[in-house]
Amino acid sequence: MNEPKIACRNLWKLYGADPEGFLRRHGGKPAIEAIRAEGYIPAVRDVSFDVMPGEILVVMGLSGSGKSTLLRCLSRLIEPTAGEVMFEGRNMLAATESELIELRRHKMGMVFQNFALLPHRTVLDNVAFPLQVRGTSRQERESRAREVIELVGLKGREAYYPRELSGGQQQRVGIARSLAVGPELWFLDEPFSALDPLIRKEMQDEFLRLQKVLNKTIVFITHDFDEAIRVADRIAIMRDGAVEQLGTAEELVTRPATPYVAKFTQNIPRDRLLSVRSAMVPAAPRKAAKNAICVDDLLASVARQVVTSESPVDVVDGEGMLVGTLDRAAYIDTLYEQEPTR
Ligand SMILES: Nc1ncnc2c1ncn2[C@@H]1O[C@H](COP(=O)(O)OP(=O)(O)OP(=O)(O)O)[C@@H](O)[C@H]1O
Repeated sequence: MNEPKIACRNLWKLYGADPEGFLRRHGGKPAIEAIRAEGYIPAVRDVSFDVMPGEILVVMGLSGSGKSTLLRCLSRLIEPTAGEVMFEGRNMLAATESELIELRRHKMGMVFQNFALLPHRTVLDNVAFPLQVRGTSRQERESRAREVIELVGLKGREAYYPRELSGGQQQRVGIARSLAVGPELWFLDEPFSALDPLIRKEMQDEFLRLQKVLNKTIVFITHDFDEAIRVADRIAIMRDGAVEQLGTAEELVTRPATPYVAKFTQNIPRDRLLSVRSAMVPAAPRKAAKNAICVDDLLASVARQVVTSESPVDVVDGEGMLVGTLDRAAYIDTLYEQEPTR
């Protein structure tokens, strides 16, 4: 089993007069009612998870639920009140300030929604800036900057200033800059939220293309469920600082752990998320029909075949073995969240 790239255990961040003392008085695990009653703000509340190498974990939740604070606690830009953060098995909370700076400069990249580009520097100089801070020679940093500028599709714009670029292009510069140092762990805090919907979709495609090449470990905050579904391997839903549920989008929709998660996920377009697996009924082994559908097909992709078929359609696994059948009624019930009538 691989070691997680980053992990946290029982992580807390409370704002208020004496958060450490308050936690101690409550045995390290105060109830939300006690936190509120004593006037503390539960920004991060007893959060534990692992993010594996190459995984994209999306953090979602309403405004104020603690997403940004959690992200900043993971990189120790904010000091947690209690708990553990491990980066490649190393205890981040025991690291000295200079070790932290080294880690952030060499191993972690961060992209925020407001781009934060330097207005009086060209694209090339903006992208090369973190390498300059690191003390890399001009020749080396410019050659590396040109490489990542090409990677994000901005070749030819090296000499432009930020004001001469569109919002989407500026965000690409922000992404290129965070990639210049070759981070292994990438923190993205609503990186595309300032962009209009079409450009946003383009940037998501670009991001997924980059991730295929780079295979980074990523913690990605978004408000937008469509975005989460497109980019996430797993999604954590936060509420009042706590993670209510962490799982694949399909798990959150089909097996919500709490009524809150059910409500949060109720408007997701199910046909582009759920697979045939979620709707079929198991079948006894026999030879599958020629026109069988695959258990991992998305419901949207088999709509016509299932809905126009008078009889249940056979479902096979990756090896072509029959695993179940799917009929029109079950298909519709799954999409529209009806109790099965069968
Ligand atoms: N420095 C601070 N002092 C006191 N309270 C804070 C501080 N920073 C954050 N908070 C509170 O902690 C809670 C979590 O804030 P956080 O910014 O992490 O939420 P978020 O989910 O990222 O919100 P958004 O989606 O609006 O960015 C909020 O109630 C916020 O008001």
